[in-house]
Amino acid sequence: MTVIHDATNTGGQIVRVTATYSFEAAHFLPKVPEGHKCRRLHGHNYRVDVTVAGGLDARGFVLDYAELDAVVQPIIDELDHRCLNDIPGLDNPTSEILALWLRDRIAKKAGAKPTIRVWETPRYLVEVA
Ligand SMILES: Nc1nc2c(c(=O)[nH]1)N=C([C@H](O)[C@H](O)COP(=O)(O)OP(=O)(O)OP(=O)(O)O)CN2
Ligand SMILES: [Zn+2]
Repeated sequence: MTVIHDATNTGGQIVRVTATYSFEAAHFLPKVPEGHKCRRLHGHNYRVDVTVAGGLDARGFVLDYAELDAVVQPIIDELDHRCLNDIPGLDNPTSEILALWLRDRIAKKAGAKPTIRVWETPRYLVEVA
């Protein structure tokens, strides 16, 4: 995944490309107080937005959507229909920690640090930029 970081061919404008992914997973939050409902195992339909920013390449792309999918979808597939607490690095899978985990995994694989938005429910959004 190659992204051009200078914006000379966009008149100085940084352009952002976002792809949305979804997965279903169970989790529990072991660090909330006894009696908190989120200490119990439960599930969410997660939505994840991944945003990459840059200038344009010779094709007029920040990057091809398919290049982004090739990096991100396999990572999302690791989470789908899992208990997130079982995944290394996600023993306390708050949305904040999940967003940081996703950003780190994508950065290690692709060398670019995208903005990550994790929607645990349709009303609650966590963003790491
Ligand atoms: N800052 C954060 N707060 C909370 C997180 C989090 O990751 N970061 N997570 C939770 C729980 O995972 C909880 O399941 C979130 O859902 P909830 O608050 O229950 O929202 P619902 O949409 O399920 O609300 P209902 O009214 O119960 O349908 C809590 N806080
Ligand atoms: Zn939850």
